[in-house]
Amino acid sequence: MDERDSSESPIQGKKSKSKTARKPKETVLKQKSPAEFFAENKNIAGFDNPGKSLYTTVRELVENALDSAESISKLPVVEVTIEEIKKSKFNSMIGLVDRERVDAALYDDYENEKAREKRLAKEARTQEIQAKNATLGKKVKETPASKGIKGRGEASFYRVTCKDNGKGMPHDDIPNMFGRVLSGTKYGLKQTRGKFGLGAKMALIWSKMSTGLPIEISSSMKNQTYITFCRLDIDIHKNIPHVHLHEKRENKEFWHGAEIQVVIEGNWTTYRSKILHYMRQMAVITPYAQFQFKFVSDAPDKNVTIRFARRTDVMPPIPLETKHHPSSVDLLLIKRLITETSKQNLLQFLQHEFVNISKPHAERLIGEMGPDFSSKMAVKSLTSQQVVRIHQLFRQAKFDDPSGHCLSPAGEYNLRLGIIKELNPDMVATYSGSAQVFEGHPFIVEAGVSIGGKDVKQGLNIFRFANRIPLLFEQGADVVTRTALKRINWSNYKINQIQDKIGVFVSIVSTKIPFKGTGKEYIGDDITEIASAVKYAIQQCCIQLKSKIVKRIQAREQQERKRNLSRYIPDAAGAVYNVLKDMTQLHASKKSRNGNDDDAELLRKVSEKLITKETLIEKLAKHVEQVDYEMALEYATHSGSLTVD
Ligand SMILES: Nc1ncnc2c1ncn2[C@@H]1O[C@H](COP(=O)(O)OP(=O)(O)OP(=O)(O)O)[C@@H](O)[C@H]1O
Repeated sequence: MDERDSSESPIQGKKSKSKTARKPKETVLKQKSPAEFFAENKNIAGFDNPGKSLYTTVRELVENALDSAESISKLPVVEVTIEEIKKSKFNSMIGLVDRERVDAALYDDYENEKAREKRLAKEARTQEIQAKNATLGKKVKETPASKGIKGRGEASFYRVTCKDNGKGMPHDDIPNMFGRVLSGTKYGLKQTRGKFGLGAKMALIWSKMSTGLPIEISSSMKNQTYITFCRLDIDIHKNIPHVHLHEKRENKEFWHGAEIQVVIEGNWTTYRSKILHYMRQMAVITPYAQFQFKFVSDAPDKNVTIRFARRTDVMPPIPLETKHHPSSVDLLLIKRLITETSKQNLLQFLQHEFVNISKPHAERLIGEMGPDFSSKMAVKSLTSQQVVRIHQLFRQAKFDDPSGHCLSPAGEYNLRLGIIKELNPDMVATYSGSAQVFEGHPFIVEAGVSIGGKDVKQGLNIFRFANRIPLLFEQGADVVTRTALKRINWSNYKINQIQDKIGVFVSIVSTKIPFKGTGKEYIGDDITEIASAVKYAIQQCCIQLKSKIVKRIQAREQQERKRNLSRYIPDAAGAVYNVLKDMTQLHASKKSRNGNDDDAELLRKVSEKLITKETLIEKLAKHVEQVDYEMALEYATHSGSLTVD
């Protein structure tokens, strides 16, 4: 027995005798549905606060739209609209009558007379100082717009709509796709933006939590004569869809794709720039898509319409579904594969349910498993112990690495196009690595490094992409940021990490992106294979840049030399001419004595003004020009911009 239990403290003693003594509550075993869990922990899915929730909702819908169009090899056309809904409009939407405040002091933003006077006086003082500074020609510091009265402020509501030209969804599947947490079509081993079967449901859960309004889905598949319209909401406790309306409507134009609409609480003011950055970076990594982004409100000056035009029709190949690599499977997965396989015997199972196991290889593996195993044994009859044996062998045996054929990287061409379009840099280098592997999953790292450009700050500007999704949050902990900051010695490549405007773009694709958390915000720095592939890819770009930079420095130095030489030509020519003139006079007196001189011809020309200071200037200038030309020729030949037969 714990000693503390037996010796009751005086305070405890007193307490236990008091009337208000609390009985320890009995522990009650409870269960939670996945929907309830995510509703209570929405931050882990990127729904931390209203602003971030608006951002994540846009993100989830856009990524689903792209996945959908790409799955049918259709060049994506995605339209996103965020419509601001004023409180009174929102109230009328839900049938709530607007009501004026009666008891003002009840509210969080209530300000008594004294506090109001104080605030107004402070604001007046600030304005006065600013006006004074302005008249004195001093730089006026931008002060944030008056915050006015303290308070949590009113909630802002937004209708988010995302329309695509993708595959659409089967009529009967829609309720589960949007109303059951952890249901999706992207659980297979394939490079997709979506993975968890969570995003769209989180948008719905957030709308349920903040506005109580359902989600609306219109969708049609190719050649379908009807459009499914579905309005639904989610039963959080049971994690099942609660369908309000599910009907088929006419589809005269044979439209295919999906249009999703949710009304949520959000904060456009604080997340405007993040949302626009996201759209811009998505356009960089998806230059074959056409995006239209609209923000619509009652205040026309706040409205935004941006079109990101398609810049290429070259679409990366569709990622392919692949099979598991033997070194990446665990016991549970092997058991599931056994349950699901259509193969009869162990040999067929090993050969067909995994990558990199050929028939002879499978036979050798079975031989290694021991006398209890045979090629012909029924795979479904394997005992638990036998499955463990297979697992142990898979962990220890050597297998070829999985190939990267199933992956679909953006491609150097697209990456370069995106960087040039986005930053308009002075220099850019790109690199596409070959497929590598971590924990049995293939991955490819592509990188781009740029110098200079518009809207680029001095130092490192990092752009990260995973399975072609821009990652905007948790930058500090990400493998790309850490590598660029800590493991690249920029000065080795003649790049100044502090002063140069450096753009670092890294795109990683894999059948499994090891995101930290379900929010898909960043990739940790703890996977050695990924960290070293990222470093290598950045270094390869830097090596390319270095030779460009060195050549540029040489060209600049040569220009400088030419400028210096040219600057001294008049002085040098003057000095030489004066010497020659003096020599002419000396020559005249010497000639009278010995009448013979090697320089006679030159001096004669000087005395007869056939050579003047101007002649010398002209000759020297020509010489500098000639030297410069030869050097330029040599530079161009070496840098490859001129070929000499
Ligand atoms: N615009 C769309 N077009 C076609 N199918 C869609 C669309 N949006 C959602 N879906 C379907 O609904 C499923 C669930 O989507 P949801 O966003 O919840 O999860 P996910 O995309 O599979 O994974 P993640 O949570 O990682 O985003 C998807 O797997 C997809 O099959």
